[in-house]
Amino acid sequence: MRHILAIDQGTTSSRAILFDEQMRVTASAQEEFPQYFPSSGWVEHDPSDLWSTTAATCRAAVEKGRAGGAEIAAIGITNQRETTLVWDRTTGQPVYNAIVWQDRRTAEMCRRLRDEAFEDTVTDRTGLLLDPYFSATKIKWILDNVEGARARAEAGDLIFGTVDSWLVWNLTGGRVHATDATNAARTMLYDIHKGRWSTTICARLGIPASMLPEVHDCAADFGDTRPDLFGRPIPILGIAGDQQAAAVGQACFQPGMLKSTYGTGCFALINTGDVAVRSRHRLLTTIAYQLEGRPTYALEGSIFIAGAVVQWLRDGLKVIRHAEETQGLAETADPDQKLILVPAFTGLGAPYWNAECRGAVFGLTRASGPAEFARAALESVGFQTRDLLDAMRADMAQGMSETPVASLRVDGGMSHSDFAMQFLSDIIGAPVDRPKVVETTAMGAAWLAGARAGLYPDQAAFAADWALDRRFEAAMPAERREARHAAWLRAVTATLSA
Ligand SMILES: Nc1ncnc2c1ncn2[C@@H]1O[C@H](COP(=O)(O)OP(=O)(O)O)[C@@H](O)[C@H]1O
Ligand SMILES: O=P(O)(O)OC[C@H](O)CO
Repeated sequence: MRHILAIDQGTTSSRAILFDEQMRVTASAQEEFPQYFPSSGWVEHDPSDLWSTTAATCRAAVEKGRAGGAEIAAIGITNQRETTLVWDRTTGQPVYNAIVWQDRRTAEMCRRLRDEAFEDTVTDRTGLLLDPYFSATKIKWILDNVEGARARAEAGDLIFGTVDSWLVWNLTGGRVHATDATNAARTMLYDIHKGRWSTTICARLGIPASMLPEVHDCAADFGDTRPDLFGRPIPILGIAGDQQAAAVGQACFQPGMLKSTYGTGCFALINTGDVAVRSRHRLLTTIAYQLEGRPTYALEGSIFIAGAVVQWLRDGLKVIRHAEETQGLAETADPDQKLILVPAFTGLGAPYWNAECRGAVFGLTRASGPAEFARAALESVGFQTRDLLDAMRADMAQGMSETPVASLRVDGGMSHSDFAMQFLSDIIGAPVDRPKVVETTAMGAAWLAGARAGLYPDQAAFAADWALDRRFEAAMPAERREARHAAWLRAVTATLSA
């Protein structure tokens, strides 16, 4: 039986998942790897960990699959985005650790570039904000700070890649230096309108064009794996950044379709079709996917703390031992208490983009306990999503004629929480749809590769197969919804000014 191997290289772990011809998961493997925090606000990964955990989990999944008669027809890759690697074109040796998307070391560099009125140029071309989150200033930091790196880069000896490129390079034995349009769109170097690297931004940051990978569609030929890795060469036929892969896995193929992934953080994407809507509310414009040379655009809102607030209840406050316990606690919380938790543990992401503010709790009484904290934690994720959707609705109204579809597709670990999903529906005032398969990220990567391999159905048939597990309907009266949201906004304002 022909299978597709999906690689999901995430921020804290690498996973390999096998999908059969019916797109059912038949085998999987997962490995965590160390996080390095060399200085305050710095986050690094060892490039060899990213590769070795990917190779090991792929081998494990392939072996499990082969025991059941699976033959791997193709590989699809999805990955943590923006994380930046620079390595030697000849030896394959990285010159520095991978600088992770969460890393803030280039905040000052970004501030100077903003002071020089460079942000408009960046937003015009890339759809992004001038923020350390994206790859460009991380590459510049490496060239400026690693001894000899700039000279080697200018001589054409060093190359850059996001994690997908690093994996393709290693999978193909150093033969292919490529990426896909969704990953390119997160570098802050890629002109998402013209579909090519921006010479203006590269020149301003001193990044030689020779460092940059070739950019392909999401379903394309990215080369064959080294024969020794899996016993025979396997074609790599799909790549997408993880949040974009989730949008694909959720079959958000029509303008106005919207998904939100609740893992450690939360990333919401709304399909805007062939219109690259420029946000007036500090959302990002990005490429949702690119097929047959045609980009489909999206607006994206990124929240840094979603499931992480539940981890904090467990590891910081130690009021729960397992994430699922938040459900029972929240259900027993005192309805008269109005605890609001603003989980700005590392500042606030979209639409506020404030890196300096820190978290706050409002409405404490002597009776506030674990149940009220659990409820406030789960609700904080709904409130933050509401802010994103309000920004999206306003941008969509200005930028395009189609009205957004009035439901939100959810996935990721925290979407298992019925309480959080019901509150989400209540506070956004729209239905929340949880699919049967919440492995949407890997599924998206598998579909891209499998469709290209001729194994999986086309876009329309794949979309028709999307199956609902549960729909959460908004039950909160509108007046109460708006009062609660207004209280949240007051709490955010106080947090931002504290
Ligand atoms: N039943 C649950 N209730 C609330 N939060 C949950 C539940 N299950 C998982 N989570 C949260 O979801 C997150 C894990 O989701 P996952 O999609 O695996 O994240 P990531 O890919 O970012 O590691 C954790 O932060 C965890 O606290
Ligand atoms: O690795 P994840 O799932 O936390 O996703 C990270 C995002 O791609 C960052 O933009």
